[in-house]
Amino acid sequence: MQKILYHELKYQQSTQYTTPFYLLNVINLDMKLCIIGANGRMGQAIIESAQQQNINIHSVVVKECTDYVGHKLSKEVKILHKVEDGADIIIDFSNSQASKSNVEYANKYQIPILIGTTEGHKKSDYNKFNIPIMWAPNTSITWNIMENAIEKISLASKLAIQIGEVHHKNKKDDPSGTTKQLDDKINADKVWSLRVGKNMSMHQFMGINDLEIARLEHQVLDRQLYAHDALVICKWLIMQKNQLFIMQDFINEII
Ligand SMILES: NC(=O)C1=CN([C@@H]2O[C@H](COP(=O)(O)OP(=O)(O)OC[C@H]3O[C@@H](n4cnc5c(N)ncnc54)[C@H](O)[C@@H]3O)[C@@H](O)[C@H]2O)C=CC1
Ligand SMILES: O=C(O)C1=N[C@H](C(=O)O)C[C@H](O)C1
Repeated sequence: MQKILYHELKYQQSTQYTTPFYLLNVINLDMKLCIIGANGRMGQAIIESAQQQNINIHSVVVKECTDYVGHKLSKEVKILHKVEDGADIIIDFSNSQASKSNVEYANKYQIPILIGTTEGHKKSDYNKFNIPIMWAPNTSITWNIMENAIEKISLASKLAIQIGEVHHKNKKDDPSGTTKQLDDKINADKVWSLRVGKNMSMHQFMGINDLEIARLEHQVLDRQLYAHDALVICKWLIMQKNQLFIMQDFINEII
């Protein structure tokens, strides 16, 4: 497959490139990725997914050490660069407090950033920056399409609404960022959450009235799903203008 340098595609002044979803999935951009929170569960999943997709891991930031140059992160990945020395995009799965300063940093060096962290921050915290930013409390493309449908269902029909989620016991926030975002949009009558096991990740919607029951559920079987889709979104984000994006912007353009 021919390699396309993303600089050839990048948003320039008045042109916005629209890239069909299938192309984003297979396109081989020369994208130099920085991963913040690389030692964490999601960070490790991103590394694995980037390797599978032949994406160049340019740099990483971990809590203990912001300059990881020269270290071996895993058997296969040796980090050779500092973030500011040429990263094309940053993906942040550390924590929300760190995200706030990470975005300042990304803005300083004019590097687009995907914020995947949840709790303790809100989208409007990132209004003032001049880089492409993706606010994505849930990077699953499937879930975001379902969220869109749930919003429409909740508006169209008079339903008593319950939303819930089940996640692994190590998850720090409760309810999940996805659930909070959804509740802000549809104002559910009941919200519940459970913490079980090591890998659970499930979101559920139920709407009921006298005539119908609507149920939608999304179960993620492996974090590779969040990692894979986050990288697809990054391929899209580096071609966008300086703006704060939400997942629905991405969905609206590619589907
Ligand atoms: N957007 C999405 O689709 C998803 C979002 N998440 C969110 O991503 C975040 C991370 O989740 P996990 O990987 O499960 O947590 P984790 O606790 O396994 O990983 C977080 C990592 O960030 C590191 N870290 C903390 N402060 C840091 C800093 N200042 N600089 C660099 N690294 C720092 C920690 O040492 C840890 O290795 C959470 O907020 C979680 O809710 C998780 C899964 C999917
Ligand atoms: O911590 C997780 O695991 C997840 N966090 C995100 C959230 O809080 O919504 C996304 C997904 O639920 C997995």
